[in-house]
Amino acid sequence: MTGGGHLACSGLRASVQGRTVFAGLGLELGPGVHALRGENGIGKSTLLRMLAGAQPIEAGRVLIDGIDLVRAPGEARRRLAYVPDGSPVYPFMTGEDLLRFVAAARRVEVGADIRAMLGGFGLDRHLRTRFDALSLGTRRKMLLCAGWIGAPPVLLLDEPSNGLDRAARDDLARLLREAGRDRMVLYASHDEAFIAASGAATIGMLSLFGAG
Ligand SMILES: Nc1ncnc2c1ncn2[C@@H]1O[C@H](COP(=O)(O)OP(=O)(O)OP(=O)(O)O)[C@@H](O)[C@H]1O
Repeated sequence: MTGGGHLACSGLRASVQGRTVFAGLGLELGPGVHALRGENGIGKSTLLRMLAGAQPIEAGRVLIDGIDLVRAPGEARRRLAYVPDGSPVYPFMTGEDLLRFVAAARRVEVGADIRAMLGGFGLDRHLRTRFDALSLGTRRKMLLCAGWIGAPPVLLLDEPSNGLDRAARDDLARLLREAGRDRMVLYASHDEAFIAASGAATIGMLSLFGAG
């Protein structure tokens, strides 16, 4: 997929068990790598889930390349990938199942670029193992590869370097830098060395409150 790489949201509100996590949150980003920072519990994961359409929007709107995530969820979500933080989303699937599933949803093949990414992460020998039998770092690598399928213009990642070995972290930092040339990458992280290596501009979560 080419073109695009724009994300905008305004007036976003999130609450958990009646307590407001954030309200009036606004953000507008174009192509490039952006790292979302802020203390534990401030709402980074919540925001990423909302921007990805993985959590209902209580108030406000999200536009993915100008497409409203609530009004046209299918079209908007085809333009984005979301890599969550570590959870075994598909325990019954193998890595190969997951890749085929995501490729079908994006109406593309699992291409040579993804096969190269799998090889770089050393995942070839894990492709036929069920997700719940994989180590956390291996699951993370598999989800990252799935996120790259079809080169969606908007990439959202939650703590992507967590649990990765040194070589994989370096590899991922390079992949993010490359993606940021023509796509919008936003990820949450506490890993300062990784943020620097990925060439990300940092965004303080607090600065977004009441910003739109
Ligand atoms: N399942 C849940 N039950 C109760 N409260 C929750 C739940 N999930 C999140 N919260 C609350 O929502 C708020 C935002 O959490 P979130 O995980 O988005 O923060 P975060 O900035 O990503 O934190 P971290 O840096 O620790 O990953 C927190 O105050 C947390 O206590």
